Amino acid sequence: MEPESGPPPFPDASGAADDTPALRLETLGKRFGNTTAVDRLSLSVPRSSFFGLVGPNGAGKTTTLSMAVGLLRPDGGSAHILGSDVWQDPVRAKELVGVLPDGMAMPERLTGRELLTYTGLLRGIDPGTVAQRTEELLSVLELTDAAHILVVDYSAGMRKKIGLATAMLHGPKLLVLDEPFEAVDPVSAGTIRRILQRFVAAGNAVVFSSHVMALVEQLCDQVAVIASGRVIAAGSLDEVRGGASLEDAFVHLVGGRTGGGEGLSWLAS
Ligand SMILES: Nc1ncnc2c1ncn2[C@@H]1O[C@H](COP(=O)(O)OP(=O)(O)OP(=O)(O)O)[C@@H](O)[C@H]1O
Repeated sequence: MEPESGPPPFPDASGAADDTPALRLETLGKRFGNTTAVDRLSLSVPRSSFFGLVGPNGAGKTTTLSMAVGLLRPDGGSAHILGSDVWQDPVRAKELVGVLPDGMAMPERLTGRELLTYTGLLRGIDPGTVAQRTEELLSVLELTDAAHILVVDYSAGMRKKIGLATAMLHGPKLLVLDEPFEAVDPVSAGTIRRILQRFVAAGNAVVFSSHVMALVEQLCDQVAVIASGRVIAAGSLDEVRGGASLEDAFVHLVGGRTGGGEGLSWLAS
């Protein structure tokens, strides 16, 4: 089945009347022992936006996204999804968001089809709708042939795709995806890109983290650069890259190091 064909699996969010951001983080903070992973971080993700979160290794992206969706309790600050407080009103907030965590733990002794069915029924969706959405997502994500295989036997890319399907099954209005394209082959990445673009075109928002600047540049209209747990630049793609490529802007913003030319002499001998 062509990804573009058939009815859109996502609800139309056009009924949303106000300009409440899809995601609003205010002074979020998290420490692990002596490490400040996230340092009073504030961020606003508009509706109908494709928002890229970039930053060096250890910058705090995963920690931020985990707190944003209620998977990790912050030491301070708040997170709101379309106005619902993630910690005060978790049931409503979690209805509105679909999450693909990094290295996510899934019930692995289920087949792909069973995992989607189980996720849908746990979400309280009626069985007929679950069955229909399950087959549609499996088809669109090119997982139908693997639907009967246990998730524990999936490749890394297949796990990303089935994780994405579980994130979308209940028809959220915001998708928060940690490294959704990592380990995904180019054909599947193209499919995922088109699905996400349709999702945003329908008035929804996507936030994703990535190290692939070209991908962020291609997909996102909004970008935030974080380093050492803080936002060091945020805004429209053009504002953040300021006439340069996003990669050059990123290296400039995070203080690019020129290491690699010296040391390791034993390796080059
Ligand atoms: N559970 C944890 N226990 C202790 N330290 C942690 C934990 N999770 C994250 N950290 C630390 O918090 C900081 C931020 O980590 P985080 O995983 O959020 O960064 P990241 O930007 O997602 O990195 P990467 O791009 O490498 O995935 C790092 O210094 C990391 O070592």
